[in-house]
Formats: sequence, C-alpha cells, structure tokens
Amino acid sequence: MEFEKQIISTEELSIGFPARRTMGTPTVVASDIDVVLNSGEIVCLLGPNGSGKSTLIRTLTGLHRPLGGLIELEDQKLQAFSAKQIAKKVSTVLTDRLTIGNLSVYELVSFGRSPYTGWFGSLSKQDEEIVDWAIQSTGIEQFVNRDVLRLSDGERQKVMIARALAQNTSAIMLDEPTAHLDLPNRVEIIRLLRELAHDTQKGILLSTHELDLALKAADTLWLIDMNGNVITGTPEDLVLDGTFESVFERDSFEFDRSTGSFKLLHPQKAPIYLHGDAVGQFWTRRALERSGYQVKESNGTDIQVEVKRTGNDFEWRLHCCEDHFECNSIEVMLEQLKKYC
Ligand SMILES: Nc1ncnc2c1ncn2[C@@H]1O[C@H](COP(=O)(O)OP(=O)(O)OP(=O)(O)O)[C@@H](O)[C@H]1O
Repeated sequence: MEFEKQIISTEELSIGFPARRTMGTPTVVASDIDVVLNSGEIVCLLGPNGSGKSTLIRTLTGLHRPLGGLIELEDQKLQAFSAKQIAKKVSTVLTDRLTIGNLSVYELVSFGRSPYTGWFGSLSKQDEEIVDWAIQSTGIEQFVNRDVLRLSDGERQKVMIARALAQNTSAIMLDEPTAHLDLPNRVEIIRLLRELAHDTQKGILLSTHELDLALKAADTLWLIDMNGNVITGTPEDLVLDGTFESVFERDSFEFDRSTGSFKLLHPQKAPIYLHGDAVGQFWTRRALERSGYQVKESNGTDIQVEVKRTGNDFEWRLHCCEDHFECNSIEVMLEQLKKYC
C-alpha cells in the first residue's frame, strides 16, 4: 500500500532500561529496531507478554528514553522536541485507569486541547469545534455530560480515543486499547481506529493481544519476539512466510495458516477425512480438532465425516470402516466416533 508520508521512523533503535547504580548492566528489551509509521496507516504491534510493546510505545512517544539509535518525528530527531511540541504531533492512550472523579466526559475530551490552551486555558471557538468533532467521530454524544468514573470499559475507551483525537495530532498511539472489552466492543474499537486512520490520514499504532483482529484490521504488523527482534510487514506476508507463527510459537498450540487461527492441541487421535458444506465443515473441524482428531481434506483415511446442509439444518454422515451412521448434531457424531477411535 502507498502511504502519503512518514510520521515516525526509527533507525537501529534500542529500547529498555538503563543500568542502575546498584545493578551493573542495562536491560535491553529490543534492539536494531527499524520501523516506520505512515500517515493513513493502522499498525498493530503484537508480541508475547513481556516482549516490550509498552516500552516501545512509551519510547516512541518520548515518555521513555531510548538506550540507543534514532527516532525521527516528521523528519526531525524526537529529542529535539519538547514534551509540549511532541503532544501537538503525537497523542497517546495508555493503559492507566482513570482515577479522577467529578469530571465530565466533555471536560475530559477537552483536555485533549491542553497542549494548545494550557491545562486551565479556556477553549476558543475553534477548540470547541475540534472537541465536538472528536465527540461525533467516536459516537459518544449520548454521554458527554456523564462523570468519567461512571463509564463502562468500552465507553471509557471511546472517550480516551476522543481525547486523543481532540489533540489533533498526526499520530495516535494506544497501548492495549481493547483490554477488558467484550468481543463486540473490541471489534468496534478496532473498526473505529481503522476508519479514523483512513478517513483522517492519521498514523495509528496500537498494541494488542487480539491476534485475530489484528490480522484482519492492520495495514501493517510490527511483531516483537522474545529475543528482542522487531519484524514488520503486511499481515498476510508475515503469516505466509512463517514469521507470525514463530513469534507466538508454543509447545501447547500451533498456528494453522490455512484457517488463520490457533489450534489448541496437537492431534493424538486418528485422521478423519472431512468434507461437505463449508459452514458445517468449519464448525465440525473445530469440534474434531478440539477432541484430538487430525482433520484431513483429502480422502485415504478409514474414517470419513460428510456434512450435509438443508436450509439451517445440518446432518453428519459418518463412515467408519464398513459402518455408516446418520447424526443430527456434532455431539452425537463425536459420541459415535468415540466407539471407533
Ligand atoms: N523498570 C524496569 N526495569 C527493568 N526491566 C523492566 C522494567 N519495566 C519493565 N521491564 C521489563 O521489560 C520487558 C518489557 O516489558 P513491557 O511492559 O514493555 O512488555 P509488554 O510486551 O508490553 O508486556 P505485556 O504484553 O505483558 O503488557 C519485560 O520483560 C519487563 O519485565
């Protein structure tokens, strides 16, 4: 994909924690990081727990000093900017919980204007227009007068995104914006961020543990592995070349490139040839794999499962060696299978 311009870029960046007087060596979390965040792009930063996602975000936003290397913000060294200047170019939504009460949603979103007005400065007409736009863009109009401590997790996250939007920066960085949210809210937040990146030409970087959503929504992935390497690319390329899988590799599960999902367990039971209706096959495969069977899409096994569909009704035909069974649910089919393998 062609993007208009680079907002943030790094060269041989090294992130971590400096040596303390009592503890001799610095803790290097990741090094040799060469990444670019472009305008109009949504980037998902993924990596196992403790791999360095928060440290990278905090370093790119100037909240944490790099151990070495270069960070450029709009073609100038990040260190050359004051905190206030950075706040006019990059807004951040961190994971810290809100603790201040007696503050309305509108007031909190208005704080996004503080790099321009000062903390206690009054809003100009133009500031008010930007705050209203941020509120509308995130769809939080119905609770602008509510106290911020009386918001659900999903509502609060949208309010924090509205505050970041009101800051009117070219980049927004969010550390785990989907943590604590249920699935519909996770999907909604990611979709909102994706639309904002594309509609407003902002560069949006978010860290997340939602591998599936990230694979579907990100223009680019930044993957951090446990050895401190950062690998970037289009999600599909990183899946096809095996990088995605290797970053999240564990003994207890494996990534299935053909379905884009993780298998929980290695199969220990017999291979089964599964065929028939596509939707039925998808859910039948899940049930078979969860039960430890190895699902094949080509014939040549002793056991076959055929999924038939009539409207919304499904039926499973089981062929075990010389025996045949008709089953009206996956549960019944699994029970029959147990008698053979
Ligand atoms: N003050 C510190 N001094 C030394 N090491 C630290 C310090 N704070 C964090 N770390 C270490 O830095 C590494 C990266 O932590 P970080 O919080 O950036 O990871 P993360 O990928 O965001 O993790 P998670 O997914 O669990 O939120 C971890 O190994 C952590 O233990």
